Amino acid sequence: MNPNVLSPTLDQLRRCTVAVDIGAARTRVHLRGSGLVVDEPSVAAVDIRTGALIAVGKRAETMAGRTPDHIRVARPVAGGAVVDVEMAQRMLRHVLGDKLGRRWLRLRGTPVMRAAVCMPHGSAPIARRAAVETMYGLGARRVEMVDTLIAAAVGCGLPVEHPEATMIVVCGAGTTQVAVLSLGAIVAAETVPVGGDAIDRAVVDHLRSNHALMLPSQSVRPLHKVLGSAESRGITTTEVYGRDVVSGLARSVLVDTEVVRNAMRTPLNAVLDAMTSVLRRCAPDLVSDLAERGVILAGGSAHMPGLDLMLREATNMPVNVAPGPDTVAVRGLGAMIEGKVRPMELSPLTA
Ligand SMILES: Nc1ncnc2c1ncn2[C@@H]1O[C@H](COP(=O)(O)OP(=O)(O)OP(=O)(O)O)[C@@H](O)[C@H]1O
Repeated sequence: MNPNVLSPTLDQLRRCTVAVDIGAARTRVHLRGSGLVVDEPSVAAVDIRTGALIAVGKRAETMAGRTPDHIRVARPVAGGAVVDVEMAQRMLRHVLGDKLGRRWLRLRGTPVMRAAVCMPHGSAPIARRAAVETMYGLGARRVEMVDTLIAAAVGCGLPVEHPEATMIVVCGAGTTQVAVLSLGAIVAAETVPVGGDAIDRAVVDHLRSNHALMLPSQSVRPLHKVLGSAESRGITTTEVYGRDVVSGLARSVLVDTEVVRNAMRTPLNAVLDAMTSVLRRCAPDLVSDLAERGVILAGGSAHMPGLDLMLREATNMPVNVAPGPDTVAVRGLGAMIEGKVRPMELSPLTA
């Protein structure tokens, strides 16, 4: 598959009954005629003594870090690819339950379901193979793969079929994808293995090494809020509660907000490098369109307070967060399988 083109045609996608986005953080499924039926953490908990599945999705996620030795909490997707096909199939089968209904049907033993799957831009053949295997195991007869950036642009309602350029940044949990699109195609794009998880890790690592404080995972988001909100820009210090690295006892520290913000900016440098590299590969006319129209920020990490502001300050371009940024890709893919996307007509002119 050429990573620069949407390989299946809209006709092929219209024959699909299910659109799937299996991400490192969340799995989302859109069923034709029913809409978004699954939006769950990509997590499964297994009893390693019996191999039995104990929980999937949200319930399995709450078990992480709290399980006895015989229960393993698995994340079958990492770095934009299914890394444990069998676990991904079991997880999907459970989160889907009987939602697929008659779509599971086999005709004389042959599966009839067609599935459309989002794939991160430029993903390796092995990653595509793993996605196909996962869907075959669920009973799909055919799997169409769509570049996440195209699906996300459609999901954002971007006018990709116009000759003016549009830049989209999809910041997920483990990866960030950047593209400039024009006339329905990707002009230049890049994927970097950095997402919201790396930004969270940077904050946790900063507090551990500079304040000897272990931050519980559920405290990272409230801290983002304090650091990222526009009102907090004037606040220079904030109190953070956690556990002392040495004594293990609960304690709090007063941290300099600007220093923590700088720690968050370090992983963001990779995203900024990707944005500049994509811009460098675009013609000057397209770049000047972008300076006016700005960048659309999507993916779950677009919810992070202040991320848009950080990107705006670093690029000097307007940055707008897409509505419902975390589900744009599956919504775009859903619109394609529902036949709501019109084909782009670029027919030759007659003299
Ligand atoms: N309100 C929020 N504040 C801060 N971060 C958030 C918020 N909501 C989601 N995130 C972050 O968004 C990321 C998940 O985004 P998304 O659901 O797009 O990931 P994904 O598609 O599963 O991942 P990937 O595209 O890397 O496979 C996580 O890192 C999560 O911490």
